[in-house]
Amino acid sequence: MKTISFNQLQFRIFFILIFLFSGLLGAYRFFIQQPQLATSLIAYSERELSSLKTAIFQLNQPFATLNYDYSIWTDTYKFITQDNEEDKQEYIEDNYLDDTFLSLKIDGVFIFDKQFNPLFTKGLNHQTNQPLKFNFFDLNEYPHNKAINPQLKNAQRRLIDTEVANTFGTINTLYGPAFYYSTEILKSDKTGPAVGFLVFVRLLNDSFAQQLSQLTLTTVEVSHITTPNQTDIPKWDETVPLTALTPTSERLLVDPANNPLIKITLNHTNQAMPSLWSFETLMLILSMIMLSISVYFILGNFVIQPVKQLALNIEEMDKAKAYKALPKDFIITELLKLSTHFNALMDTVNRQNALLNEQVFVDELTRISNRRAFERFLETHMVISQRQGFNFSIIMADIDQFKAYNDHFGHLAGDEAITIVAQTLNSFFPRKDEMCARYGGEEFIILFNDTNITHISQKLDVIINKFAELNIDHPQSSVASYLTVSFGVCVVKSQPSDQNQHLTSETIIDMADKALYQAKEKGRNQYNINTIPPDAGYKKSS
Ligand SMILES: Nc1nc2c(ncn2[C@@H]2O[C@H](COP(=O)(O)OP(=O)(O)OP(=O)(O)O)[C@@H](O)[C@H]2O)c(=O)[nH]1
Repeated sequence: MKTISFNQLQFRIFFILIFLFSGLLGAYRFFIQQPQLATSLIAYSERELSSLKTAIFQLNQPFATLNYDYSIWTDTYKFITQDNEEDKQEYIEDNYLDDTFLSLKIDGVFIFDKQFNPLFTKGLNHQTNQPLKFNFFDLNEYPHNKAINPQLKNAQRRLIDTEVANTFGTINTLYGPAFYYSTEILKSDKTGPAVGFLVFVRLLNDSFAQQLSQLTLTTVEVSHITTPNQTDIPKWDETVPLTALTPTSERLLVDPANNPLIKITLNHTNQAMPSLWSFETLMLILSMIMLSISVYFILGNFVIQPVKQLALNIEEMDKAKAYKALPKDFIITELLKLSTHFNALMDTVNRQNALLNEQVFVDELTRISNRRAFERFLETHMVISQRQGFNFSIIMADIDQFKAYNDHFGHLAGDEAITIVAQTLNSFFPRKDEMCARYGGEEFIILFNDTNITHISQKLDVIINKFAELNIDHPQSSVASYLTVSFGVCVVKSQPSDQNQHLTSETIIDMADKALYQAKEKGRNQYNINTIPPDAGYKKSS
């Protein structure tokens, strides 16, 4: 399986996280948040349209109330029903002075009898105080305006009182569009039939749009429609549900014949859906990136870096084939466990290795090195010697007439004697560059790091004397009354030429063996020395 490094893994996880997070965020915004937002923004826009309707009612409320009050009033009733011209004149003078127009904020008052005959008409621009001559009630010219008569069958009854016929709307005049309010004229107690109707007119002035804007808390624009066309724009009091978010909505004010007079354009507060990838979204993704980087560094510092260091330490150990305890300064419990248990495991392996080495290279009976250990040691020594020049001796040692000893004392006693001889010989060669090993049976082999014949002779004399001192009883020996040992030595001396370069360990051991044989021949309990090259040595018997 293809492996990847921690760095690669970190980068991949980092980018996968960013990709996933951005995708999830986008999906959440697109499928959940945006539809919810659209619904609430559309509802908000609908509320703004509803507030436009309320605003138009609200603007005309005082105007409507006054019209009603003046219509359901005995004085107005009497104005129509009585014949006294003086009283009529008094009624007009008392109630429809110029100041009345100003205080009522109206621009026209019209009293009609039941047949739509004007009994009193007066127009005055309440803002400019200019007299106005309205003619909208000339039904010959404007027959559709008959609808301002509240008593007509189709008159709308609204706003004030359902018992009293009245109608409200917009009408086109010589001075532009105006609101009108029209109520039938009754006695104050509302008894008896209506005798006519009273119409108040208020011109739509320039502040109309501003007033609507203030009341709806939006921006409202108003435009006069001079050439009325067929249009799909709903009327101001119609409720048409919005299907999508729109920047503006339009509503119409129409005349009594439903011809458009004024177009009201309401600019909605929420003009369009916020973008899918808004500033907040980008900030969220940026925060996610910052979070990922922080996690990346925290994990990197406390987990990944220590794991990498552990991997490196173990790799170095493997390359050097040498065990070194792993560090233990980890914050993460599992890493501390890993290093502690690895160290413990390696200690166990080392102990088992040492045990195995001992079993492989130590003689079981005598507890000194065995022949395998010696051969390995000699091979290494030979390599060094071939490089630096030969300067060592091989000594073969053999217990004299040991068969007779065994025969006399038994095999177990023989084992004990071999062990004593082995330990004694071994004690004379303690240096690291020397070795004494059991070569087989009752035979031993020694690598001695000295080629000085005198030194060798002195050493072997001391050893032979040591066995005399030990005085291991050997009644069957023809050499002495105690156990004796014979030695054959091969001294390998360094040569100026490369004469020794092809020398093998077998040759050297063979030379030592021959020297031993000669020592045996000569009567045992003595040593014999051969040299390589042959003329470099001499023979000596003790
Ligand atoms: N007890 C005991 N005896 C051993 C061991 N290994 C070899 N021997 C005995 O050592 C004796 C060696 O005898 P030989 O090779 O005939 O030589 P020798 O009797 O020592 O006579 P020379 O070497 O000529 O002095 C044999 O009897 C072997 O059985 C051992 O591990 N334990």
